Order: sequence, then C-alpha cells, then structure tokens
Amino acid sequence: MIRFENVSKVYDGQTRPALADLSLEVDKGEFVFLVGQSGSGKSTFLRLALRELRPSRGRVFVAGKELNRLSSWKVPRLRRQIGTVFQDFRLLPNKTIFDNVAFALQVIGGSRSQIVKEVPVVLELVGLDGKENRMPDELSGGEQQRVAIARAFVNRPKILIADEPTGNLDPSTSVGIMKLLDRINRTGTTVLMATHDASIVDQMRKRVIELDGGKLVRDQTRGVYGYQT
Ligand SMILES: Nc1ncnc2c1ncn2[C@@H]1O[C@H](COP(=O)(O)OP(=O)(O)OP(=O)(O)O)[C@@H](O)[C@H]1O
Repeated sequence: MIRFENVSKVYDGQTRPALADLSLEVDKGEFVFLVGQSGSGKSTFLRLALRELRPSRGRVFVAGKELNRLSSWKVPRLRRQIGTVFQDFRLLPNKTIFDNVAFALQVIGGSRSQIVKEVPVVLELVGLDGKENRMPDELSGGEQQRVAIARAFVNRPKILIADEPTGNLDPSTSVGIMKLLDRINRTGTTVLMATHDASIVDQMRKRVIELDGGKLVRDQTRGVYGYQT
C-alpha cells in the first residue's frame, strides 16, 4: 500500500537530510505507529506519502502509484484515497458538525443523496449521532477529533494518516480516539500514525517504526514506544 525505496529528503537550504535512505513497506490493512524524537523525520515521511513533498532521492509508491511520476492533475485523485487527521483537528469553525463532514464529500463531487446517506452513518460510527447540528466550539476536544476522523473517513479512504491525533487530548479521551482508529483499521483501512504518546503505543501493541535523525532505526511487530524523550 505504501512503499519507500531508498528515499532521502533534503529540504532546500539544508545540508542534513530530514530522511536518509529510508526503505520500508506498509501492507494493506496494517496499523503502523511512527515514533521518534522531535525532528527525526516523521512529518516529512507522512508528507512524502501525501505528495506534499517530493523526495530528493529514491521512490515513493502509494496505492500502486509511483508518486514522482504522477502528473499533478492526478494528485487530487491520490489524496482522495488518503484521509488525514491532525493534532489540531482543523475543523471549519463556521460550519456545523454535519456540514464539516459533508464538505469532505462535496469537494470530491459527492451528490446530495450520497451526503444525506453517508454523513449520518459515519457520525454514528464515531459516536456523534445527535450532535450533528452543533458547531465545533460546542464540542470537547475529543469530540472535535471524532469529527475530524469522521471527515477523513467519510469517503472510505484506503489509507488514514494521523499526525499526533491525541496530542491535544487527555489520556482517557485519547484511549477513545485510539479505539476508533482501531475500529477503522478493522474495516481494512491502512492506518499510519505519528505519535509521541508512549502509553498509547504500549497499550496497542501494533507495528512500530522508529526514526532517528531521518534513519529507520527500528521496525518491530507488536512493538512498544521504546525510548525516553
Ligand atoms: N520546511 C522545512 N524546511 C527545512 N527544514 C525542515 C522543514 N520541515 C522540516 N525540516 C527539518 O527536517 C527534519 C525533520 O523534521 P520533521 O518535521 O519531519 O520531524 P518530526 O519527526 O515530524 O518532528 P516532530 O515530532 O517535532 O513533529 C528536522 O530537522 C526539521 O528541522
């Protein structure tokens, strides 16, 4: 589903690579934690998979496509297959919960009937049925993150990329968010999650990939967080 072949990334004006000769493969349906100190290259890795960045060397394949050879007009089609969730939720503050999720379908040309059918299903999946008419600032942080997950998942992407999704949440709320991501993973969606949350990684016992200075230093099945910050 995702394959990096000898990928290096040196940002403009930098000499030290943010990622250095990274090779790894993530199969369909896997759940992978990406861990490492701040600056180790996790976000760079995720941004390469989204083709927000291009590698300086090496090749990135996502959903069967080599991203460097993908024409720009095909990038939106690629991104439709990848849902994204971030630490800061990124909801539209002036739209209701329903409309925040509906918007994700509208921008990809979803019909009104599809929206009316799919949005309630996904809001129920994330445990927010009954709250569809609220505004984002009328929800708790954990609930806002559930909306963000609903929005990322409503068009059933093949891959869900989550960059520190529990970074702004307390431990018990985080556990609820992880149960939800686990549930989404069980539908067959590949989940890739960058995190500094040691207790979550230790509880979930999924595959753990650790980066250090842009290099892959650990790839462990049913792994643990495994280092001190
Ligand atoms: N746009 C940029 N321009 C130049 N250097 C960058 C840029 N983005 C990231 N870097 C550098 O690349 C390296 C990797 O950064 P990256 O953001 O991928 O790390 P990270 O593991 O996601 O960190 P964090 O856990 O703090 O989010 C760091 O040295 C960082 O300073």
